[in-house]
Amino acid sequence: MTTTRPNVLLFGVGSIGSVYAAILILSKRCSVHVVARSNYDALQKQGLTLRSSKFGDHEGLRFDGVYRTCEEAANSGTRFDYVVCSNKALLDAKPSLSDILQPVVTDGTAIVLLQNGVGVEEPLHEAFPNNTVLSACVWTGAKVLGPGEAEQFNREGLTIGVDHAEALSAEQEQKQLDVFVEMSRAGGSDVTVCDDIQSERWVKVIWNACWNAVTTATQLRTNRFLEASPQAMMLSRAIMGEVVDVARAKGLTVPDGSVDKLIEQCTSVKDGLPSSMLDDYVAGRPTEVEVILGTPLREGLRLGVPVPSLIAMYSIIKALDWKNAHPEEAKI
Ligand SMILES: NC(=O)C1=CN([C@@H]2O[C@H](COP(=O)(O)OP(=O)(O)OC[C@H]3O[C@@H](n4cnc5c(N)ncnc54)[C@H](OP(=O)(O)O)[C@@H]3O)[C@@H](O)[C@H]2O)C=CC1
Ligand SMILES: CC(C)(CO)C(=O)C(=O)O
Repeated sequence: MTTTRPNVLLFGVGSIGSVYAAILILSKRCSVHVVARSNYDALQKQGLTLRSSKFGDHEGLRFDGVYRTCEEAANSGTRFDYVVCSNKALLDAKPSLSDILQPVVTDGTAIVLLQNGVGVEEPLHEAFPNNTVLSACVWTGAKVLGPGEAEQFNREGLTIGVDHAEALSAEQEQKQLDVFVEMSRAGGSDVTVCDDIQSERWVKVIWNACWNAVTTATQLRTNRFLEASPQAMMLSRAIMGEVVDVARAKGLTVPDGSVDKLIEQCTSVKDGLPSSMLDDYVAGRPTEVEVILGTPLREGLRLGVPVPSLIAMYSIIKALDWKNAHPEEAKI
């Protein structure tokens, strides 16, 4: 740690980045810097506005630094104790997240992942073998209302743990985790520290692999998809079951009854749910298909676990991504 007041840099100030930037500013325990793209001007001029049932409404929250790129952040001369990834997890994006973060990850920087999906940590460990990686599951709902303005709704919870780096001592990683947890709690986040964050992430991805994929493939909310045929529930259970099998084959812990619980959590929502993957597809943005379906599928194939439903859903979502990226060639 370079100072008693850590420097935190958030990469990406969309829905989740806005919520956690606000939490960290409200904590008053750290200096908060951001790398922003489409909302750079708004954040620079007016600061951040968060509307939240849990944290209240805050207008004009100010940052210690707003930058257009990681190079610009590094050139400010600030050394960052934490670099928080609050962008979408796009494993096949070029340049890669690791390449983009190179200028701001220096000796002692801890990288914090606030992203959905699995397999996000490996490329970062490869690129930054001597840096701590803290991995988190974010349990909240958030959306962007306009440039520099976001809304947080439903509950807010952060389940976070160390994704151990071979070259580092567990003690060093734990210290960096403790400070991040303390700052987040001081800002009002409901933090749960977890010794087995990979199991947590895989349990969360059971949900996303199923509901995000079927809503995007059909462009329907979950209730409409499930009403359309009795086979829809069979497919949903098959997708979830395959993710559970792959996670267990990896030696991870998935509690018995997880699939039933996740089905019930979805079907109990009267009007059903859309998904972030569907939103991304409709907006013409690349989806998080690789971390939500690609990693479970590849791990299944590697471990000899049958994953026919994951292959089907992955290939459909990849085709939809391709369609968005090649509108001319996609015409029928
Ligand atoms: N939203 C939610 O309710 C939840 C989201 N999550 C997960 O959180 C993660 C973040 O999602 P979410 O906040 O919804 O995504 P958003 O699309 O709302 O925000 C992502 C932000 O990252 C910015 N960004 C991407 N690339 C760059 C770049 N090169 N330079 C600067 N900024 C960049 C985007 O900028 P620009 O505006 O220019 O595109 C955007 O502001 C995802 O993994 C998601 O699955 C998890 C739980 C709930
Ligand atoms: C917001 C929620 C829970 C809805 O499916 C989700 O995880 C997603 O869309 O990615």
